[in-house]
Order: sequence, then structure tokens, then C-alpha cells
Amino acid sequence: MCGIIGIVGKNPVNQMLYDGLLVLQHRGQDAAGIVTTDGPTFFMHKNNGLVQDVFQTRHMRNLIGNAGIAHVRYPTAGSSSAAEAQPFYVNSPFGIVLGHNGNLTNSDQLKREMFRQDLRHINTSSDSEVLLNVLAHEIEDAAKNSSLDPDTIFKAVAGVHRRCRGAYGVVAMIANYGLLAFRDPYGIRPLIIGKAQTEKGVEYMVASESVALDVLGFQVMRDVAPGEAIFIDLEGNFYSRQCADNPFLSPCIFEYVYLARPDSVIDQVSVYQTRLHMGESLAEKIHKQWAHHDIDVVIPIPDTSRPSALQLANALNLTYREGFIKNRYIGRTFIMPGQALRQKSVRQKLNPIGMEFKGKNVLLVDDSIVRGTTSERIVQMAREAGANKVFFASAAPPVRFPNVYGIDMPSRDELLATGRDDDQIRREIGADALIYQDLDALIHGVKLSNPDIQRFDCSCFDGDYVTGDVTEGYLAAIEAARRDGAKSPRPANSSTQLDLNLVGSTAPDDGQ
Ligand SMILES: O=P(O)(O)OC[C@H]1O[C@H](OP(=O)(O)OP(=O)(O)O)[C@H](O)[C@@H]1O
Ligand SMILES: NC(=O)CC[C@H](N)C(=O)O
Ligand SMILES: [Mg+2]
Repeated sequence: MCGIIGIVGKNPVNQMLYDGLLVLQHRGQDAAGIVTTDGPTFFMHKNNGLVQDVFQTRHMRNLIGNAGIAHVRYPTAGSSSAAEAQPFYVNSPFGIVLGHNGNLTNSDQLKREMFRQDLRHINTSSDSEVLLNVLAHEIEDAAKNSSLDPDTIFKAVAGVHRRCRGAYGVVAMIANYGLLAFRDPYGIRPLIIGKAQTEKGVEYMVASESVALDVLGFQVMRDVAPGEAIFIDLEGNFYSRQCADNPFLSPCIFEYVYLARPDSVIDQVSVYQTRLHMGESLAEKIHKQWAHHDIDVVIPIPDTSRPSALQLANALNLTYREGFIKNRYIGRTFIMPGQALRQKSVRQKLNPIGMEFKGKNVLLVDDSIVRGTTSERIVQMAREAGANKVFFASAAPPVRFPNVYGIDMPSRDELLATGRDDDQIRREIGADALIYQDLDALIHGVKLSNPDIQRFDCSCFDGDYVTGDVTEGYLAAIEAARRDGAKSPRPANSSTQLDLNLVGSTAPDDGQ
């Protein structure tokens, strides 16, 4: 789940793109990139690292122009090399740059087609570079007998929908023309549009999450519909069209569980409100199945589980305490690459306050248990801090199936709940009791805010993949390619691979 932004403004957009990326940092900690456009020229800087490490003053100075796109990356395909940081660039037709959130499930096949049929070269193992080349080919095809206008661009997006499978929220800039944004026909990954009135006219912004619009002072217009494309030309004229034959909104439910910031609203559902509901329904389950519990105190595992834990405690009339203090300078553990790093970071990130545990029966609440890295370590820390009994509640159901739509959990044997029942999982994490949310209750909680959503992608919980094309063979292949240990390490000098000239990349690091 990367974070993407596109802006067509009336003033330079470099600072707004940077500020927006900071707000979306929780969606990707591996790499960051910005492309701006001024007249016919693109200016780009991207690299591995957090937003504030990737961009120095000299890069920002060179990112000129009133329109641009930006990306923070959490890799789900290819490698974590700087050459696969986004946006990607292709020079023909017209010059296009693209940022992608999601994951294509047919990128191998498309890559072969690109090479043999469309005579295009893909230089990395990133599915997003494939997606860009499919878009470029479709634009070239659509523009052959006509000029490039919104109709032609929308025709090209319809071609992308016909060829690409999987999840894609996309922002792209066509040099000298404008900003294109679109969402796959299931709307698996989020994308929202907003506008801001300035003295010089209206500015438009597209982003993965509404929180980026809020912070930059844009008013939310609406979510991009599944299959829909938005085009905003460089004068600020706004065009939109449904480009898919059978769009069917099926957003990823894990956005509400963990990925998104609580202050975002996705497909008209408040993420925060959903997390409160998750706490309430979990409390109901405890009340029904464990009426005579002996819980003394409810303790969240910061950050994401906080609203659920708080509401659970309220509903059960129990004391809520912050028993773990989070080091605010350590990022999210789950989206770090490699198990060794994730394990180390849990201990660096969370430290218990002894008095909240000593002699007490504590209920630890987390939003989800995926690999079990956090839960196993945290239960142990609670015991070491003197807890009498340690119970554990997960605000999401057991994660038993790989995600193929933009969350890097490709391998069943890395998922703690695969092939284990609740009691076996309880023993693995060393807890005295374990309570999981039911999937129906989770879905019900999200739908309370928007009953019009008829379907969610819940594949990591139920193995039902909304795109309907995920075969056992595909799962086995990504498992082999992407399990921990199989991923190719980051090359030492990866940024020397082919790419658009990067602004400031050859200047000595002056620390600005
Ligand atoms: O079972 P696991 O594989 O450990 O994954 C689940 C944990 O990872 C996430 O926390 P993370 O530290 O990434 O982010 P947070 O601070 O937003 O909770 C999530 O909130 C769980 O705590
Ligand atoms: N998490 C994502 O959205 C990843 C986007 C793309 N598949 C990549 O690996 O770069
Ligand atoms: Mg967490």
C-alpha cells in the first residue's frame, strides 16, 4: 500500500507534494519520489528512504512547476532497489510519469506482451513499470488517428482496464497535457479528489487518503469511483469518465483495519469510526463468550489498535491504560522489509510501564496478528513486566491467506494463523487467552458508515480474491518469489540503473 498524490495547481507544487508525502508516510517507508512539470519538461527526484531523508533543499529547489505527482513506496513486487522507487518515466508517447498503489496479478504476462507484441522494454522487475508501459502503449494506440484530448486519454484507460488485472490506484502526468488519475474496476485501493480555491483559480489534488487533502487545505470533492478516470489539464479544466465495463466497488477491508490513518475517510467510511466499531463488537463477543472474565485492565499495542482498545474497554466497563510507550522515531514495523528487522524494531519501538502490568490480568489489544512478530514479543514483555495473566485480543479476524493487491504478505507459511486453530495460535504467542474478531462483525462495522458498499476485498481473511483470477499457481509463484529470504537484496548502487535524469542526484551531499 503505497501512497500517491497528484496536484494541478496555480503556484509551484513542490512543497505541497512534499508535505502531502509526509502525511502519507505511513503507507510506505521504503522509498519516496516527486516529479513536477514545467512546460514540456519533467523534474524528478526519488530515492530509497523516508520522505525527509530523500529530499534536501537542493532537490526541492529544482522541482519546479505548477503540477506534479508524488509517491511513497512499500514494495510488493520486484525489489526494493532505488531504481524501482516511483514515479516511473517513459519518454514515448508524449512523455509520461506514473505512480502506482497496488499490485498487478498479471504483470509477468503483460511484460511478455510488452516485449513481443508492443515492442517495449521494461528495465526493472517492478509491476508499476509494466503498468506505465501498458498505459503508454494504450495512449499511443488511442492517439494514432486523433490528437491527444480527454476522449483519447479515457479510451486509453479503458484499454488499461482490459489488459491489467489486480489492484491499481494511479496518478500519472502526461508532459504538456495534464494529470491523469484512475482506480481499478474494483476500487481495491483508495483514491480521492479534492479542490482548493485560490486567488488565481481552482487547484485540484488527488491522493490515496483524505487526510492528505485535509492537511494541505483542499476540500474533498469525492472518491474516484472504481474504474473511473479523472483528467485535469494544465489550465485546470476537470474531466472524468467511467472507463470500465463492469465496475464493482470492493475496497480492501485491511485499509480500515491497519493501513490507513484513522483520520482518513475512505469510500465515505471513517477509518476511526470503523476502528471504534471493531472494539465494540469485540467487547460484545467477550461479553457473550466469556462473561465471567477476570480482566483487570485493557492495554492497547500502539499505534493502530488504540481506538479499538479504548472502545472495547468502555463497552466492558474496564480500565484502559497506556501500558506500552512507543518510540515515536521508529516507523511501522509491519511494513519493514525482512523478519530480522521487524523483530528488532518491535523491541526498539515499544517499552512497557511496569506499574500497569505488575500483578494484573491484562488484556492486550492489537488491530491484527499477521506474522505474530508483535504479539509474541509483546506478550513476553508483559510477563517480564510482572503481569499475572496475559490475554490477547485481535480487532481483526485471523489473517490466513496471502494478499496479492498491494500488501506485502505473500507467503502462507509466514502467516501465524495459516494452518493453526485459535488455541494453537494462542500457544504460539504465549497468551493465557486469545479472542479474535469475527469477519461478519468486521464487515458489519465498516458497512455501518456506508451501507452502499456491497462487497469488500477480505481475501487475507477468507481467501476469496475479488478479481476472481488468482489461481493456486499464481499464489505458489509469488510465495516462492517474495517470501522473506527470497527477495533480492537492495543493490549497493542501485540508483545508477536506467532512469530519467534525477534532479540534484549528482551534486555532492551538502546536507541541506
Ligand atoms: O503480527 P505482525 O506481523 O507483527 O503484524 C501486526 C502488527 O503490525 C502492525 O503494527 P506496526 O508496528 O506496523 O504499526 P502501528 O504502529 O501503526 O501499529 C499492526 O498494527 C500490528 O501491531
Ligand atoms: N504497496 C504498493 O502499492 C506497491 C506498488 C508496487 N507494486 C511496488 O511494488 O512498487
Ligand atoms: Mg501495530
